[in-house]
Amino acid sequence: MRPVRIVHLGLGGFFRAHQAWYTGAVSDDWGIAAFSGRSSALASALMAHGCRYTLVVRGPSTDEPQVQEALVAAYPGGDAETWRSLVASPAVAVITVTMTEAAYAPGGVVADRLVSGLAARRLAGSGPLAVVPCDNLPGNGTVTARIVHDLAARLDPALDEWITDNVSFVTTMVDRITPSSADPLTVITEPWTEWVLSGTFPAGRPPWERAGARFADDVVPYETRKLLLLNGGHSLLAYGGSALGHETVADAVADPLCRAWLTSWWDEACRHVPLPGSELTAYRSALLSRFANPRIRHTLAQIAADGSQKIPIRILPVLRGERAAGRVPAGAARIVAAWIAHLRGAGAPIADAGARPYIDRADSARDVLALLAPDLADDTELIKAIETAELH
Ligand SMILES: NC(=O)c1ccc[n+]([C@@H]2O[C@H](COP(=O)([O-])OP(=O)(O)OC[C@H]3O[C@@H](n4cnc5c(N)ncnc54)[C@H](O)[C@@H]3O)[C@@H](O)[C@H]2O)c1
Ligand SMILES: O=P(O)(O)OC[C@@H](O)[C@@H](O)[C@H](O)[C@H](O)CO
Repeated sequence: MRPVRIVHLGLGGFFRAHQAWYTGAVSDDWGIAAFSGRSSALASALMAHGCRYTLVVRGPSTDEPQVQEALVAAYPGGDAETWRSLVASPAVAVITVTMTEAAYAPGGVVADRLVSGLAARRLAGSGPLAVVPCDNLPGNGTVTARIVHDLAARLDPALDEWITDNVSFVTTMVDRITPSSADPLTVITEPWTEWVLSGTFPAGRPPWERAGARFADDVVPYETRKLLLLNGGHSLLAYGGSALGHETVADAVADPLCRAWLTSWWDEACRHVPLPGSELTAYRSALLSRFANPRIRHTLAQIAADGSQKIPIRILPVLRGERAAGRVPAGAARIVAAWIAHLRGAGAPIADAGARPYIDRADSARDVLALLAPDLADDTELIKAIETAELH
């Protein structure tokens, strides 16, 4: 069996389609032990099958099933003792994380788990390692470093210093559309996959580049392209498309009205992505095909979750950039308007622990904007664009 050299937090479908796939594709020497969030059922089901599962790579007309072998152990997230002992193991060189954007809030579960594991590693004298967050957050390495240092400094300044000297926080852009699956032993994903990483690995890493991962000095252009065009486009469809009665991303992009909304959003968003126009044109065209894949059932309800965490990341940079340039961005304003309609009850159900203060203000676009982006609260032109955005 592969030795455990990577521990992972967040045993969702995406980790099994992405980081575990890259690892399994490039080496037999790197095994992964992964921890679920709260549920123990997924970890038990995987352990009962030797952690083997099938990744179904689903193209527009064919499926390619691939049995995955990089995962060697799965534990419930509540198993804190095993978590600490694995992070403390000298064989472990990398911690990866996919726990959703919301889990990186200060005082949230990501900081808590990482600090408890790193404290155990320090006590064991097991030396340096890399932490590699793989969630859709801009500057995810920097954000993770900040929340970990904040918590460690409060608990134990000596631990904080040890983390400074021993832990590398790697920033990543991750991409592979992976809908959630009810079957613990099957993960369905698309053929497209991308992983761009920036940072150091003081205790080594698998040669992920052999499977196409790229190591770059600066992840920002790739991350901006992906968060605005793909994830921003997803959020547009999740709120605007679900209110029109569509259930999946493929249903929504088959609707000419939703496609026109996407075009308008992408035209605005592209002005804020620091990459050549030709690259963005190619990316948009690939994205449209990926969204249209009729055999990937990616529900708009799944994407609509946690809007209060996602809208600031995916939409606000374009709203701000366009207003600073003196333009009124109709595409971006429509996404905010569609989200407000969702908060009022339209389309996909609300699944968002941070939604309450927005729901309380949802009668007024001005009040929602004041909470979302206080710097734009008095922008009457923008407020009017949100209030008058056409949503059907
Ligand atoms: N699914 C995709 O297409 C995709 C693509 C790129 C990036 N991502 C990133 O990966 C993340 C996970 O995606 P997924 O599809 O695997 O989702 P998922 O819901 O299948 O898995 C998320 C995992 O994190 C755990 N978790 C979430 N919030 C938690 C909390 N507050 N406390 C404890 N555990 C918690 C869950 O229990 C689960 O194990 C996304 O939020 C996103 O940031 C996903
Ligand atoms: O996974 P989330 O919740 O951050 O967002 C939902 C989708 O937009 C997202 O999962 C995309 O499918 C993914 O980022 C594609 O790589």
